[in-house]
Amino acid sequence: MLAGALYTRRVLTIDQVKIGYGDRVVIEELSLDVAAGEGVALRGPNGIGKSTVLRCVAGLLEPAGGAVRVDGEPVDERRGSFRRTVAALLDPPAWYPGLSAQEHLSLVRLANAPVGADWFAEGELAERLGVTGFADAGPGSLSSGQRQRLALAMVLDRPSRLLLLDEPERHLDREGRETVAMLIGEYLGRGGAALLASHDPTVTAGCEIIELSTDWADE
Ligand SMILES: Nc1ncnc2c1ncn2[C@@H]1O[C@H](COP(=O)(O)OP(=O)(O)OP(=O)(O)O)[C@@H](O)[C@H]1O
Repeated sequence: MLAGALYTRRVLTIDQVKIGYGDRVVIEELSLDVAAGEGVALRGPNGIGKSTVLRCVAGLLEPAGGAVRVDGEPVDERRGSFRRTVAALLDPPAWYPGLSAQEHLSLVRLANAPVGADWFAEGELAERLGVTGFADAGPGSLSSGQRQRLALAMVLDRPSRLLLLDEPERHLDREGRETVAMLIGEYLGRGGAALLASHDPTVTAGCEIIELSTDWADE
C-alpha cells in the first residue's frame, strides 16, 4: 500500500556524526534515523548540544565527521530540493520591518505557491495559533509568545517533509503548547518527519525521545 511505503521511508539519517565549534567537540558521535510519519525529540541538559544537532541538520553547521543525509542526499542548503524538503525554526526568524503578522504569513504563502490542497489551508494556522488576534500588528509590537505563535505559523505554512524545531514551546502558554503538539501530530500524519529539541512533555507527547547526555558517547 502506498501509505505504508510512505510511512517507512527514512527522511533523515544522522550517521556517526561529530559536531563542534572550532576545536571544541560538542557531539562526539551521534546516529539516529527519522522516518516519514515519525517525530523524534532530543532532550538533555542545557548546553549538551541539542541545538547544535539541529543546526547541523539544517545545514548551518558542517559536521566534523560522519554524515547527515536528507532523503539519502547530503545536507546542502544551496540545493533547491533540500530547501523545499526542510522547514526549520531554530532561532527567532528575521522579521521584515514594516510588515504585519498577516503580511509575514502572506509572504510565506506567496513564496510557496501553489500550495497543494493536502496542506494546511490558507489562514488555518493563523486561526489555530491565534495569530488572527494580532494579524495587523508588526512583530516588533508583539509579546514573545505572540511572536513565537507567528513564527510557528510561518514555518508550518511552508509545505515541507522534514520539520526542525528548537524548543517550539518557548514562551507559549499551556493552550499554545497543546496546539503545537496537535499541529506536529497532523504534520506527521501527512507523512512528514520531525526532529525537535524540547523539554516539554506536552509538545513531545507523540515523539520518540532521545536523551543526550555526556556519557552517551561511551555507550
Ligand atoms: N556559536 C557557538 N560557538 C561556540 N560554541 C557554541 C556555539 N553555540 C553553542 N556553543 C556551545 O556548544 C554547546 C552546545 O550548545 P547547544 O546550544 O547546542 O546546547 P543545547 O543542548 O541546545 O542547550 P539549551 O538546552 O541551553 O538550549 C554549549 O556548550 C555551547 O556553549
